[in-house]
Amino acid sequence: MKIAVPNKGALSEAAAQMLREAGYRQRSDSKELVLTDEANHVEFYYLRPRDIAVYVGEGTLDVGITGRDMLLDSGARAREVLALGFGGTRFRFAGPTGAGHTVEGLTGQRVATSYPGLVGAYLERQGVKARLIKLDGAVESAIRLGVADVIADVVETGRTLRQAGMDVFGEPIMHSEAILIQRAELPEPMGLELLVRRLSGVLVARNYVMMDYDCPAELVDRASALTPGLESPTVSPLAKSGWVAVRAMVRRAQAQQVMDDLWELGARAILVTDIAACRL
Ligand SMILES: Nc1ncnc2c1ncn2[C@@H]1O[C@H](COP(=O)(O)OP(=O)(O)OP(=O)(O)O)[C@@H](O)[C@H]1O
Ligand SMILES: O=P(O)(O)OC[C@H]1O[C@H](OP(=O)(O)OP(=O)(O)O)[C@H](O)[C@@H]1O
Ligand SMILES: [Mg+2]
Repeated sequence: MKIAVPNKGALSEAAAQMLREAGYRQRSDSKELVLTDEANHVEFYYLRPRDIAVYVGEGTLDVGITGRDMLLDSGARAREVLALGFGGTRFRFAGPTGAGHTVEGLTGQRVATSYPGLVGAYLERQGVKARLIKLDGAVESAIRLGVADVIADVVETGRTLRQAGMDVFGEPIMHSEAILIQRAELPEPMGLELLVRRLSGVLVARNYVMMDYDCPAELVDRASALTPGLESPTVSPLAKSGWVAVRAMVRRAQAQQVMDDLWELGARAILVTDIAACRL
């Protein structure tokens, strides 16, 4: 299987890290263009994230990692297989602070963007006829330099917009994150199922922790309701009579609250450990 991976930019390091955690070899030199992982029978091709949808859409490469916004912008015949949980951004309109722009009011205005496919399709759905000014990057400067009235761009923290004296307006055009893509109509390439299972394992290991605790046997139903696990918690007897040990997976983001609630209920020896890897 041939897998395309962003070679630089916002998604590159996190994509390589996720593949490493999934057990694949990754390049150590950022100038390497191709890397063969013989043990796993895959080849990694390091490409610009914007081009990855094109290669996968044309069927030259089997699967790839890119941004959802870039896939939509490209119009390539590729589809999303799995959301990868990193590289999260919103795609937004923005204009000078206080200028009072609205999306409906964009007819006849100039909109600078590096994502004309994405923005054009959105404006058409809204019935707004604006003029798109296609730029390669640094679109925040387009208004000050007089080539556009508003911009439409990727927003992560919002720092770039604030520094440029701009505010977002309208609803987000889309929510993006890094995704795994494959060609739209082709049958699943050999090995894709394994790749998806491995990447899903990384996502679970990142998003869940293992929680262990002891609790009086008569409270086990109420405690289990707080920690239902994915299917059901493991309950084992303890040497101390009348007590049981419970083990369940818990969402990492909720772990502190769940521990507080278990403690209030009467559970003790509540331990949280990381999950290094898993197949569910
Ligand atoms: N802080 C961020 N800034 C820009 N894009 C981000 C950020 N975080 C995640 N992304 C995502 O990364 C992708 C853009 O990647 P990248 O910035 O590497 O491409 P590019 O803008 O074409 O390249 P470059 O910035 O090197 O010219 C998009 O899918 C975007 O949603
Ligand atoms: O909301 P923020 O956290 O500030 O991040 C968003 C900014 O980062 C990206 O620029 P990038 O560094 O990719 O440069 P580019 O505009 O040349 O693509 C994007 O185009 C925004 O300008
Ligand atoms: Mg960029």
